[in-house]
Amino acid sequence: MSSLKESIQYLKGVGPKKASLLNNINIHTVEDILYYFPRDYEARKDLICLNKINKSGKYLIKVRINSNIEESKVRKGLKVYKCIGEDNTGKIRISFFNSPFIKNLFHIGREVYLYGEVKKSFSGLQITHPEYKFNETEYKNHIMPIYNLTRGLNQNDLSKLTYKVIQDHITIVDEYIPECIRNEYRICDIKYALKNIHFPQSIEKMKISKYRLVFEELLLLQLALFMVKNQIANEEGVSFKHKNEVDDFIKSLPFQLTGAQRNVVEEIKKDLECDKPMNRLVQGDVGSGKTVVALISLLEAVFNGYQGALMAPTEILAQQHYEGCIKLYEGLDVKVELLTGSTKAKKKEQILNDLKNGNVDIVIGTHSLIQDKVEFKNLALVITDEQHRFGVNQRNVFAKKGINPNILVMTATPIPRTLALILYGDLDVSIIDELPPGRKEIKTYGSTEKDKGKVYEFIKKEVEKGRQAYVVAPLVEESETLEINSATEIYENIKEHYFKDYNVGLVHGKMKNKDKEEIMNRFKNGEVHILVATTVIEVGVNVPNASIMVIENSERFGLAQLHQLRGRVGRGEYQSYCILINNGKSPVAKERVEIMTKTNDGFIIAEEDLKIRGPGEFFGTIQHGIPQLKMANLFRHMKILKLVQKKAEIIIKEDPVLKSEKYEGLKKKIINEFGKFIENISL
Ligand SMILES: Nc1ncnc2c1ncn2[C@@H]1O[C@H](COP(=O)(O)OP(=O)(O)OP(=O)(O)O)[C@@H](O)[C@H]1O
Repeated sequence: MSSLKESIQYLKGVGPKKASLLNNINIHTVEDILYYFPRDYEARKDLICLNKINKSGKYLIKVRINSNIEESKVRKGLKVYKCIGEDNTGKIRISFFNSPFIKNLFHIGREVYLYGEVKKSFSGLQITHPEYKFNETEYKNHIMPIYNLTRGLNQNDLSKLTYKVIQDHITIVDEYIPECIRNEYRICDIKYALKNIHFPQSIEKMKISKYRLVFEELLLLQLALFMVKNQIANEEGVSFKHKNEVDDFIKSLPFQLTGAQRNVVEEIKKDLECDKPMNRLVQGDVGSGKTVVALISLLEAVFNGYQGALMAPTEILAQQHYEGCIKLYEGLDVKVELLTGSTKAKKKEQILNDLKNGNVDIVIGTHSLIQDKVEFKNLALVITDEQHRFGVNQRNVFAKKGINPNILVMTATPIPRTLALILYGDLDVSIIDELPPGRKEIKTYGSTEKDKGKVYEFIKKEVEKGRQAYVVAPLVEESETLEINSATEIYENIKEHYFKDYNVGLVHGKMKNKDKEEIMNRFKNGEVHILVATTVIEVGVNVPNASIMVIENSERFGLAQLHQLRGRVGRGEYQSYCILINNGKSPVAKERVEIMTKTNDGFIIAEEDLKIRGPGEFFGTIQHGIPQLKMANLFRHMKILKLVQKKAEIIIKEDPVLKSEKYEGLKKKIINEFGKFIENISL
């Protein structure tokens, strides 16, 4: 009896060499082949007679071989095998590269179906390295799958193998979506879906199959996430008692909390009082005041006798949080330390000791906090800032340093609820949807290279009024070095030609931490008037006196990123401006500028970003720790995702661990597909 887990190596016609090629594209078992879906399809024309081919193009032909194979060596490593084929209307030259086995297959008189690019020239017809088949039934399908390949493997090989696997193994694929769900959502059964996703007899049938496979994949993922959430909810955690000292701290702040901040603080307080570990995501637009919410939460831990940790994505931000923390906690008996990659060895050792023996209450840092060496006495609250830079797994490594610690994740990247449920399905979500009072709308303008002189004049005027400006260098995704070069160029150019009488600073990712810190401090205290920066300043940097942001080559940034960058201004009482120097000609670049000039609302921008980028990477889902999806696309299939989420919620409410018989198949499949992922994200 064959099994879906059978290794492909033992399938007829595979062998170790082809198996290792297939392994390169993550195909190891029969099941993997069935679930290795085509990336596209090619609709094939009907069989054509040779004399009907009037111009070059892709054709399906049927010919008789009428010459022996002629082998010739073109150069080292390249041999060509040629022969002639004919039908009743004409002749065609056929050639293959590096395919010695052709000699055994193409004998004189044998009929063969060929599919490929036919060249028509004055010397006649020529087909090069075509697909070939000897059996007409294999060409019954005119819609042929196109798979992603790896070097050494061709479409012909893979589609042949898939065809054979479907023929031989489809009967042993068990249905795992219960009939009631299939009926409710009019979903076809799995055998039909697998057959027709690879070799559809019509576009309609392919669509029916695709719908099923998308639905299924999203359902499995959403159920997995809900199950994890339930599991966390059932774990024992540390429960805090709310302390009046925390209220006193809130009263001592230099500002009143906004209503939204108060609500979130209240939600967190409730979570912390409960004996289940908190697992909450706070989503707040740029500048909405998330940091203070983190600082309040950390105090709840400290006043209950526990330790807390706050992890930031960049050193600049960790440093800023540390400074803010020291300032706001002034007068409190709370020991805070900063631990980053560049903390000096001796200091580091001391902090590590103090964390272990409990002499430090709160540690703020970067990735260094998740290193093995860092041990805590009684870590009970972990706050990670900007979750999207970390991913679920890293968060969990960190979380494991405490006894089921409470987890708070902060993100400034607003995402629609549907996506939040998938990306953070294991978290509760709080939203800070109100900005501190007195903030003025950031006025945003699009500009071009040729008007840059005017833009710099405008900066000058603002600086003369006492404000400061950021000039962001173009993003160069492929190379940090190129990015730094262009930042340095801009820095030198504007320093020399436009702002001789002002202090211009430069900050980028490869600078020594000490230098970075120094320049940021000089910018914060107003000594540096204009700061040229790479995207290191993208997240979190808070200098309320800065009122202008110029983004060079804004077409290279995504909308969400532009919004983040723009959020570095408008953080104080002053009217702020953002100028996007757009040198891109594409309509998308123009559209982005238009959206940015129209709205300051991060939620609207996030939605627009989704629309523009469509299936593109709004966020890398891999970064989030979400397993890569084979068929579904979280953006393109938003409608199906909504349906699935409703259903998944109902299922989990009715049967939290899917123990009823009807869900047996689903559960098995979830463990099979997402077992590793579930293990990783369970705390
Ligand atoms: N309720 C409030 N009233 C007035 N100012 C506030 C309030 N809450 C926070 N602030 C101030 O607003 C500024 C932005 O706050 P914070 O840095 O916490 O924003 P954020 O949400 O972390 O933004 P980002 O995601 O851009 O980093 C800070 O200067 C902070 O002191």
